Amino acid sequence: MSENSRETLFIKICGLQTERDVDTAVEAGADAIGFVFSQSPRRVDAATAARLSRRVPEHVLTVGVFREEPLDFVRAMAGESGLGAVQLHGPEDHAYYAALATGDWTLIRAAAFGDSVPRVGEYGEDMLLLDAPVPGSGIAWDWSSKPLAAPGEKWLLAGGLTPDNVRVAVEATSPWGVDVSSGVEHARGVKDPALITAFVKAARPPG
Ligand SMILES: O=C(O)c1ccccc1NCC(=O)[C@H](O)[C@H](O)COP(=O)(O)O
Repeated sequence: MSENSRETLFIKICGLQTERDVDTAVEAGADAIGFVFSQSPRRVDAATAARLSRRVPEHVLTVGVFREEPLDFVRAMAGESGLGAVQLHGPEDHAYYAALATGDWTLIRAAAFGDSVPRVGEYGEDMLLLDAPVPGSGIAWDWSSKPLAAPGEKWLLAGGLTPDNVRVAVEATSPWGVDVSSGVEHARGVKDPALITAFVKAARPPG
């Protein structure tokens, strides 16, 4: 099995803000949870993310989500919150990525699908997240273009996923993992535990 191989789909639940939602995601079987540190109804501060991270078992990756933030802010939030990964959503350049590719955390590059097929590692990242043009909007995009990413690479499908469409999306695109935020909320920025559980079950049906 290659380093990127997994027997099961990797699942990230993003935009968590409460103990209840973190516990629900972990109990449901999420592999990663995300905390948003940039402008968003889901924004958290370092103290909140640190408090929530302490509840998370070691096998679950804690991810800080950033869009166009100063490098020092990203480093500070990652350090103070004890994050395992940093996910970048802006138009950051190679130098910005290089400054964060220190090995202290997993580096995730979010990109909207465009004319060319992105490759993991182009910017020194460890993982790619293929998302809608507006992150966290809950708007799905056209996954039917093929290929979305090179086979066998560590990439997450994101953007408008829900418990109702995630299985179809996974079967259509064969991603390494999936990421969701709006699709597990009953109001913008307000997570719904039942939807979190339903999403994980639908993405990775038991048995
Ligand atoms: O969630 C946000 O509001 C957000 C703000 C700024 C940068 C990124 C943001 N979210 C990124 C995510 O990881 C989302 O989970 C991903 O874009 C999918 O979102 P959704 O379509 O809502 O499931």
